[in-house]
Amino acid sequence: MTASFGTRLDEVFVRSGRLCVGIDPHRFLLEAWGLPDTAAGAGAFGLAVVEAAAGRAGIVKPQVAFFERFGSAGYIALEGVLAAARDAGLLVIGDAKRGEIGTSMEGYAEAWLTPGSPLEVDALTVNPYLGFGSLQPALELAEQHGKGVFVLTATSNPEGRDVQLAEDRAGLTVAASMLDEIDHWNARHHPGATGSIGAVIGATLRLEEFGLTEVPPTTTLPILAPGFGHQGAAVADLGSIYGDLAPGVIVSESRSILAAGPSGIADAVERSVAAVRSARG
Ligand SMILES: O=C(O)c1cc(=O)[nH]c(=O)n1[C@@H]1O[C@H](COP(=O)(O)O)[C@@H](O)[C@H]1O
Repeated sequence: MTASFGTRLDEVFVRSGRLCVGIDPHRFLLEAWGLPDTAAGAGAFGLAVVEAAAGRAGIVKPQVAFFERFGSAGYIALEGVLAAARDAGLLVIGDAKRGEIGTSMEGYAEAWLTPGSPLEVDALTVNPYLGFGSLQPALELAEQHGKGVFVLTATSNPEGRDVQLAEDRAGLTVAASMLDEIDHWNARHHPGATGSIGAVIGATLRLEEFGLTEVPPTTTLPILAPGFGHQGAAVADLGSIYGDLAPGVIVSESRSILAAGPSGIADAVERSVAAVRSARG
């Protein structure tokens, strides 16, 4: 039987810690790394980040947008990076933030979460703002194949508040109702264990403001936590930012590590892994 994503995540936390290195080949970074602003440049960048992360960190998160810029050539480069990362034993979170309805959602889920697919990842970020129920095909496929799904819940960008702080009929914020739905799903599918469906909650925000402390989870939820480093949140504050959710937190950092350049990235990964480890005590 395939191990669930939650079980695999638990193992990664023990083996390699909870840092996730973002693979975001921004134009300015390609230039700083002496690489061309092309699909080949993005691919070389991604492979170099994978090499630096392998054996030092446990998780990487390629940002699909920076590969999609180059159309089909970018996707070929991305496929190479995904395969290299998975071959290196890294857990791969595809950051594509997909959101669709019905069979179209099913199509995206098949693309990213089916074993053997060219774009296969271990987990995918998804956008629930077509309704949490619209994600069902992705959640089901993930459970079937031991994959994970990270649902945008409270995002690190200030504009997110317009949608995520709105209150539903029960008086819960939209963000809190997403967290509640995720917890219910996990409680049904993995009672007493770490769930396979996680929430994206930015480290730059206060959980209370988003009403997230009003729906205490009954399971250990994987939390993808961007916003550390470049966006301003400090890893040392992990415990105070996430409170009861801290045990499931994956600390995601892109620019703050990638800015170290090709000669400094391995050391930068090691420093970040150590900082996360000491923050967790
Ligand atoms: O899903 C994400 O990873 C994500 C969610 C969010 O709320 N905020 C956020 O910054 N991200 C992503 O996390 C990465 C952040 O990069 P840095 O700010 O350079 O660490 C980018 O790839 C963003 O798209």
